[in-house]
Amino acid sequence: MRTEAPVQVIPGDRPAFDAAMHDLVQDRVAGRLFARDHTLWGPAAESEASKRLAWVDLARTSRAIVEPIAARRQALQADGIDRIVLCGMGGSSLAPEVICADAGVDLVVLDSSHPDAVRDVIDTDLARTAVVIASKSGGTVETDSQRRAYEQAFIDADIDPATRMIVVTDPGSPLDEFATERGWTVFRADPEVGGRYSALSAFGLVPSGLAGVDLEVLLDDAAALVPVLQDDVPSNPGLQLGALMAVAAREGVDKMVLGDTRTPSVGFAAWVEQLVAESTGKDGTGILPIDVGSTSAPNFVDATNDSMLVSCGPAEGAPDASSGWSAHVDAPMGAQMLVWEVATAVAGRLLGINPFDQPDVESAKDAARAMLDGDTETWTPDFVDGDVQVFTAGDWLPDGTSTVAEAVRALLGRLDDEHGYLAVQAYLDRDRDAVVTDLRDALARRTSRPVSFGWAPRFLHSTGQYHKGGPAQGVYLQVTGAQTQDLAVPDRPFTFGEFIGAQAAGDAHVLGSRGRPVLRLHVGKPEGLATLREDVG
Ligand SMILES: O=P(O)(O)OC[C@H]1O[C@H](O)[C@H](O)[C@@H](O)[C@@H]1O
Repeated sequence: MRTEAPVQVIPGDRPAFDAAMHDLVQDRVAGRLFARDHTLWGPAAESEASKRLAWVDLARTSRAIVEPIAARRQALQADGIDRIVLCGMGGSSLAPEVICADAGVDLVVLDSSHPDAVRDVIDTDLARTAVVIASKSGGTVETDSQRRAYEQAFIDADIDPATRMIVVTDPGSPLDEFATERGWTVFRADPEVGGRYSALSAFGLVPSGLAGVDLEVLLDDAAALVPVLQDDVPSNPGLQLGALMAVAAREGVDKMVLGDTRTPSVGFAAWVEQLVAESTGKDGTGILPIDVGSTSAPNFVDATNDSMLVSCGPAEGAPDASSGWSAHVDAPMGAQMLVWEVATAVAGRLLGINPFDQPDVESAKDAARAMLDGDTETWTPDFVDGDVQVFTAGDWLPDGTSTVAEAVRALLGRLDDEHGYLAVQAYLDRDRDAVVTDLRDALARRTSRPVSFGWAPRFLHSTGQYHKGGPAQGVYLQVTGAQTQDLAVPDRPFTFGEFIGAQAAGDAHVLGSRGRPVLRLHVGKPEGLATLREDVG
């Protein structure tokens, strides 16, 4: 499939695709997007869009922060500080994680509220660590809790937090005020860039640059593609990818299976997942991106009829797709991110939705807060099987179910054969409990349906929007527990363990109240995850 173009598309319905492309070119959508025309998504989205379009110029405007970031990196290195940890959720951490992985640069990302995961990162090499606290709103509870734990750890180790804590946030946010008062370094981001479109803003650049990525190259690669992306012609790769996604979704091909041709994968699909799922998964419509790892994984090699296949990375290893809906995307990282952002904004226009809000993310946060405040009924297990407590949300578990295997079979029995998907949601420690990722492939084989896998709470800021706001086609398998020791959140009335428990219960509560079946398997000890694999897969 190799060509010099960054995107190659194969539409399953050529006439419908051509008609959409014709309309996009005729309506001058590309030129208007780069001129920041906030009317492109209809009257209901105008107000939001009017303050969300500065990302189209970041390849140029972000140059101003390259030098200050380099200066800060030099100062840290002079003090022997060479380990960079990034605390942030969703749009505030996914981009730097993939930028650094792609560049082969070490960056430790902490986007968890699991007590063991938080403790492990904080307890490692504190003496040579600097911490980036990234939050656009400055109010995300996970990030605030991580900030508190890290600040306390520095104080306990007689290290002045002001020498180690670096903040990225919007000007005037509560985090900006807090950090400025304490004399911490603060990088203020452009408030007219939304979280998931912020890869080339301070949110993407500060952690990546401090860790050692060459930011000029990243921005140069993106800038080189701008003239192509703003051109109103049928060969525009951003218009093509956007039209492909939206027309496929309109025809019921609304899962986008993403395979990486790089070995090892650099995690690019996790970034795409957030961008596409939060931007399009709302009002009962949308595109569900499913990160399957490689192009030889189940769901990619044996795609369902409602799946579009997208391979990312070098063409070697990309499958030869000659039928169905598919695409191959290959460009340097900065350019590839910009192509996807343009494509997502274009798909939003074609689907008739606002690609800049995430209305259903908040519902899960509210429910988690209510759990922590004790305002919601406690979630009691339906039954216990050995070391596993089994909970359900939604009224779907057959009477008399008494084993994990039976409950899983009943959940999978709810899967629609034509459009259903299963989301595995792991509220676990991403490093220690990596074995649980095997469940995705095993369940994809077992069900022959699209299966997504998400680490919590990361996915709550990503595909979580689609799960609650997209079409009601999903069934949900939560895996929780497996903690060795809880950890206090300094000066807060809850622990990390209580917080992540409330997040699982809160999200399940919202899903269940919308008639979407949830099965929660609460595993007593980390060792229990291995046996779970036998019952589930
Ligand atoms: O950067 P923050 O304000 O902390 O937000 C972090 C993330 O959380 C929110 O819940 C949104 O769903 C995401 O789009 C956002 O990227």
